[in-house]
Amino acid sequence: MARAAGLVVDVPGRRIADGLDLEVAAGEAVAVTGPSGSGKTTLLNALAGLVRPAAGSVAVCGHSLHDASGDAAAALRLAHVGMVFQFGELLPELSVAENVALPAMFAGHADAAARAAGLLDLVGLGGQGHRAPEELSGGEAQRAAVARALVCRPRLVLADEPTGALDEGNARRVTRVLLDACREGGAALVVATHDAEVARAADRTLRLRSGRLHAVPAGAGPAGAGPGAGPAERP
Ligand SMILES: Nc1ncnc2c1ncn2[C@@H]1O[C@H](COP(=O)(O)OP(=O)(O)OP(=O)(O)O)[C@@H](O)[C@H]1O
Repeated sequence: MARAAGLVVDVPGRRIADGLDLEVAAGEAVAVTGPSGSGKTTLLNALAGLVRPAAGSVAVCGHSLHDASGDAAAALRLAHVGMVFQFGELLPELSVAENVALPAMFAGHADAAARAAGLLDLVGLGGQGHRAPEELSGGEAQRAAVARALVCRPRLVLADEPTGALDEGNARRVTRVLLDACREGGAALVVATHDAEVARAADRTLRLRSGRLHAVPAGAGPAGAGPGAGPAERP
């Protein structure tokens, strides 16, 4: 469903991915952990086709994202990739429902408003679409952001610290909504996180270290006490 192969990603002065491989199946949730600065956000951006790799490939449902550019890249992303950020990033000028519907409107889906209403129901915000984003709590805004990420029925959802700004109760609810909604929609989910609950809820956890992803044994927690952990990866 979503596949990165031999991915090499550089930022100035540093190699973030060094021949990295990743395959995520439809409906599967993969947590990516690693210390601050290890490159999780950069990796997600590369998987979204927002950062061009020095080598290797990224594909979603067979559509190659690593070498597309401009309008073609934007159209592929809109059709196949949904993104959730740490702070929701809803547009303040639009209502919650308009925020959720917007990507589907851009993609030309005539049923954008109906899709948004259905997804707001799914994330527990039914009947609240008329509200302004500023009226929502952090947890509600994040659930609206999950709805927005899913409105084009993407094959891949990338979530960057989606619970990083939330208290424990809201974090748990957002995690559940994100994982359930992706599973239900058959989307592959890659979630970068420091949150042990998110890692536990995911189907598997991978740790970014030395430019590769290493499996973290179940129960090891996001810090990964098992293989892949070690002094070299400390911040
Ligand atoms: N455009 C850029 N130019 C220069 N350096 C960059 C750029 N993007 C990222 N970096 C560097 O790459 C490294 C990885 O950053 P990144 O944000 O991907 O890490 P992270 O694991 O997501 O961190 P955190 O957990 O704190 O969010 C950092 O050292 C960062 O300063």
